[in-house]
Amino acid sequence: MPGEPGETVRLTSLRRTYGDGPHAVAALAGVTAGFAAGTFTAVMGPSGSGKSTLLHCAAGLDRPTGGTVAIEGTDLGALDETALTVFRRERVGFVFQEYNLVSALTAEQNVSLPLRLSGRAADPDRVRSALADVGLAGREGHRPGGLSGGERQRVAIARALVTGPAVVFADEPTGALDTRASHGVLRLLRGLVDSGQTVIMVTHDPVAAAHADRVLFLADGAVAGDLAGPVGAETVACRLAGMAGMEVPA
Ligand SMILES: Nc1ncnc2c1ncn2[C@@H]1O[C@H](COP(=O)(O)OP(=O)(O)OP(=O)(O)O)[C@@H](O)[C@H]1O
Repeated sequence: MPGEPGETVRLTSLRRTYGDGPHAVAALAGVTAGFAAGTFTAVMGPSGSGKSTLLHCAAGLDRPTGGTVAIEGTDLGALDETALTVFRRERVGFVFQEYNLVSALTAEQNVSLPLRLSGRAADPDRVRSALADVGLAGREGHRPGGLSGGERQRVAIARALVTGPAVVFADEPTGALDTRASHGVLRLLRGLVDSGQTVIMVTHDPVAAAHADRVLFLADGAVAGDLAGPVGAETVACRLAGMAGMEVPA
């Protein structure tokens, strides 16, 4: 289904099975969810609940076994590999826990990569402005090895944003950062959403989820809860503890 008005991403009956026969694992067992434009969603759930699989399928990095993903009304399943690659480059940003920067390239060169790959001129002003937007003006010539973890993640976020994507997917973007750097990255993501960007983030951290507008909980590959925010970190932690079968204080 193409999606509801005002929704940037729509997942319909999304399934992803790994392997077949008796050893098949249903990582996603039929997830239906919509993500409104300009909103920040945290996806949470126990280890193995399907969070990364959901993000990878929704971003067009992995093909679902069943169901559909629509981004801005485009059904990703209807695209062949080449068209999907082009669509992803143009309309989707992805931020990884381990940054995935090219160590031999400067910050500026890393950020210009998506533009170069899509055959567009890597306008230096545009690249510098993307770096300035994440608080890294003046660091254009630094290589990842000369930047802190938080700064590297900011470069990765600038790289995800430089094409002006419809949606940014972030898989544990603060998972490798200390508390202070995490806070900076979360405030940055929050600010992007407040300026209209749609962000969908997988996290284990209730404090990170508290920056989102909504928390979508997964368990065993299915939606197990959907809290509209702002949702406090304590509420999120209690919900997670409940899902893990731990005793939750009244
Ligand atoms: N490539 C794969 N081959 C086989 N099984 C897989 C593969 N990738 C994931 N799985 C299985 O699918 C299920 C969901 O995995 P997924 O990584 O999406 O969960 P997750 O919620 O992101 O977990 P975590 O919080 O530990 O990162 C798990 O049972 C996992 O073992």
